[in-house]
Amino acid sequence: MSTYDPATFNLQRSANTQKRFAIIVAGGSGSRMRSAVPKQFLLLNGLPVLMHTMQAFHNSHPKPQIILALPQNYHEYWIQLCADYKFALPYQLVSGGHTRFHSVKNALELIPNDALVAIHDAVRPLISSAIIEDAYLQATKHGAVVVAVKSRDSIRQLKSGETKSLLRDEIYLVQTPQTFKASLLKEAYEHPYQESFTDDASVAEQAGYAIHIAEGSYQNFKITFPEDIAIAELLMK
Ligand SMILES: Nc1ccn([C@@H]2O[C@H](COP(=O)(O)OP(=O)(O)OP(=O)(O)O)[C@@H](O)[C@H]2O)c(=O)n1
Ligand SMILES: C[C@](O)(CO)[C@H](O)COP(=O)(O)O
Repeated sequence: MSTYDPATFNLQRSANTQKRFAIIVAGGSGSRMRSAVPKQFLLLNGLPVLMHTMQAFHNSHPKPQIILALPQNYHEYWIQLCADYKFALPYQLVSGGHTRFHSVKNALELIPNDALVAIHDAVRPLISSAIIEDAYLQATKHGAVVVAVKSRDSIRQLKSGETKSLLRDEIYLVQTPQTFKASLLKEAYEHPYQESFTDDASVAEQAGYAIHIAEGSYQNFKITFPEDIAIAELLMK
């Protein structure tokens, strides 16, 4: 039996009425995949990886407005791919940037301050609606949220030639979506680019914001290396 909790109800109502955006970052070249076209276009069970990812966000409730960041020189290729696969869900297209940071920054220009925004790697196609929806909900409450999983292995740090075991319960492996109040993220992205930025949370953290962790999933892995396509296909069965 579920009980009525007014605080949760109000939070959920506020999260559901706030305008939602999803930035799908697909501006990379996929150098580690070493494929003929960037990995976001490779076929996964007969459909390009990027289409699976966009469909996952389109299927979540309430549907976010999708902004896709894609290298300028692949816009025509992508539009042809959409025609070939009869892929017709609504989205806005922007140019990818030199780094992931610059791709996100381009897309943020289309987002109003009073929205919620999720940033998601195009190459994490196994994301579930439940995780997407929970991330938006948590962002309403905490402002800056990353989904992450705990390490399944023991953790050891190598520093100055010596190794030391770390408490694995204190270590999280960060995934996407990374979801924010848009005003917070847009402000963070006004700060200058640093090479140490690997994700949106590191940009927000550098700007002084606390980052909340929400439960991710081991299936929500990033397609990075050649063997990852076969693994993703197995997990989708
Ligand atoms: N200039 C860039 C670089 C990366 N990304 C996106 O950020 C996500 C995570 O990056 P990663 O897996 O590193 O993708 P690539 O940069 O494409 O791969 P690699 O590092 O192997 O070249 C991907 O969806 C990628 O398309 C982006 O939007 N713009
Ligand atoms: C954003 C990210 O996917 C979170 O795990 C990750 O930081 C991207 O890193 P990469 O160096 O681009 O693979």
